[in-house]
Amino acid sequence: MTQANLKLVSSVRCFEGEQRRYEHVSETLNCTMQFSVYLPPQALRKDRVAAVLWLSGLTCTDENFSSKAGAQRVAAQLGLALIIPDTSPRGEEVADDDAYDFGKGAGFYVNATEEPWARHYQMYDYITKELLDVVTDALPLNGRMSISGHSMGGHGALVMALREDARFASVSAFAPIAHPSECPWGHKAFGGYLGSDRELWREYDAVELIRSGKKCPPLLVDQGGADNFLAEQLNFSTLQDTVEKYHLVAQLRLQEGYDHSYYFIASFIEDHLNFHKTYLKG
Ligand SMILES: N[C@@H](CCC(=O)N[C@@H](CSC=O)C(=O)NCC(=O)O)C(=O)O
Repeated sequence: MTQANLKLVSSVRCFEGEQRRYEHVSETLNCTMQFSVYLPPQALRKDRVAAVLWLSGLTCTDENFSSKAGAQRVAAQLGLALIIPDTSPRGEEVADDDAYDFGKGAGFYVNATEEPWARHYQMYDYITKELLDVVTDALPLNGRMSISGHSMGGHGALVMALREDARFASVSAFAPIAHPSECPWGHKAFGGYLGSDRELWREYDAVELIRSGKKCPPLLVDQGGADNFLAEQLNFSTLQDTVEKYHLVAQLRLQEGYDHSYYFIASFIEDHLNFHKTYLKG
């Protein structure tokens, strides 16, 4: 992948840095993709900077986080780039479903094995291989990276941090789908994209990956106590128990009164970026 395939779609000044949107043809997903990037002022001065990769949740594009979380002020102060992919393959030719929690906008960060999904829904490889190569090649990054995400994206962040060895210096999540093999969203997505082989599901399930002995970088999780998905979908208490049993370096915080929305993310994103900056130094 080269910069020749990368088109700058928009760029606006933000906290002395730039909020950008790019488009490229993805070989992994067999479609044209857009992604967003925030470059802090340090990067515009040609310093190479560390980055936080952000994975969004169900129904999101690459623009929900950049327009709603209010992360740019702190990213500018800390000198961190933000890399914000889309949540699924896109385009007319891409298979879809009418539901909000399957198909476009709901790629679940897996490599689909089932038809009609397998041709385009290869989000795990797209992000961990292709997109990271593209941004490393095109942007002033220093190679140090952490990962974070929300809900479906929190699941993706945990799974990538657990599977990609030392690629990420730290990992954080807001209300992650922590144990997708055991919740309705996960049953539907994994059954559809991966089929009935539950061994394969385990490769995309944070709780199962921790139980299998995978190493985890330092971890911060925030979970809203008034989140309407908490009881049925997120398995926060299973994650708490697993993290404790396997002695991970982790803070899991229940934030009373907060729901599942971007108001919750906006309330704690500063903590998360400060947390990542600690591990991205040096
Ligand atoms: N039925 C709802 C559910 C969609 C929703 O809440 N999406 C969240 C992520 S949920 C888990 O991945 C989200 O981030 N939405 C985008 C936003 O900007 O708030 C619905 O369709 O509204």
